[in-house]
Amino acid sequence: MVSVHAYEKSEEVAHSVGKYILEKQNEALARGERFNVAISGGSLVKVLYKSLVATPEIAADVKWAHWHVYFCDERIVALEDEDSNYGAFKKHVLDPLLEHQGALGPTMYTINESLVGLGENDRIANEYETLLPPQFDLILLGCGPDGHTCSLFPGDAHRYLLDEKDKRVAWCHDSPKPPSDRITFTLPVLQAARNLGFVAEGASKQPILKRIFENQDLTLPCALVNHLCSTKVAWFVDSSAVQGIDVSTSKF
Ligand SMILES: O=C1O[C@H](COP(=O)(O)O)[C@@H](O)[C@H](O)[C@H]1O
Repeated sequence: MVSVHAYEKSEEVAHSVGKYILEKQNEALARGERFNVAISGGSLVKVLYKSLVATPEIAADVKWAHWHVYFCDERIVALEDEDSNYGAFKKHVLDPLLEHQGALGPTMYTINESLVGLGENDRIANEYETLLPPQFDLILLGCGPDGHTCSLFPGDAHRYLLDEKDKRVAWCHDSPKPPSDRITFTLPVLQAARNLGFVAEGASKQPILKRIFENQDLTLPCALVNHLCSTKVAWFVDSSAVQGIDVSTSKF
């Protein structure tokens, strides 16, 4: 069953997410040298700052030098662009980490920036795929207000992404949320991962969480991930995101 961890305050969500990440880090490092983790962009990045950098008791146990960090999805823009998921992670996590703590940072895996703008979007996706480990220890996911996760969007126009069985990373074109061109993990990568953690906060997420958990609307990529990967999925939410939703009745 999917587990749901709900908290009153955003700080409690960040703390719980941090503890969960540490648990998965420690399990991975008990198996070997690397912690292979993939992260999303959007609101998740600030949660990662709060939990992994700004919470001293968690920050002390993060073994960054063993982390290999990938992006579940990335916008096909320059890495310095304000829309870049790498750029957001650098600004909110890597720079504060290095500046204030002088810690040795993680190994980062970004898109090949030299191909951006050259009409080589399939190649960007294919090259990124070659960087991926066979299995992720942890994938940290967001949930858009339309039920998208990674850059897997609901609706017929983007069905080709959910139907993809061979490619592990695909080019998402005509994204309904700008920027238009992105790359995204496909479902086989999520299904192969050891653990999947969603973070969703705020009242703006409540209507979609209702459709995901109460209606189990499998046209929504987030609900589909719950359905396909249930036992290894954990959700971290605040009370306003699940107001009036009985997540304990979830059949996932
Ligand atoms: O466009 C994106 O949106 C989703 C959800 O973002 P949020 O700000 O609503 O949490 C995010 O998970 C994804 O990585 C990003 O590219």
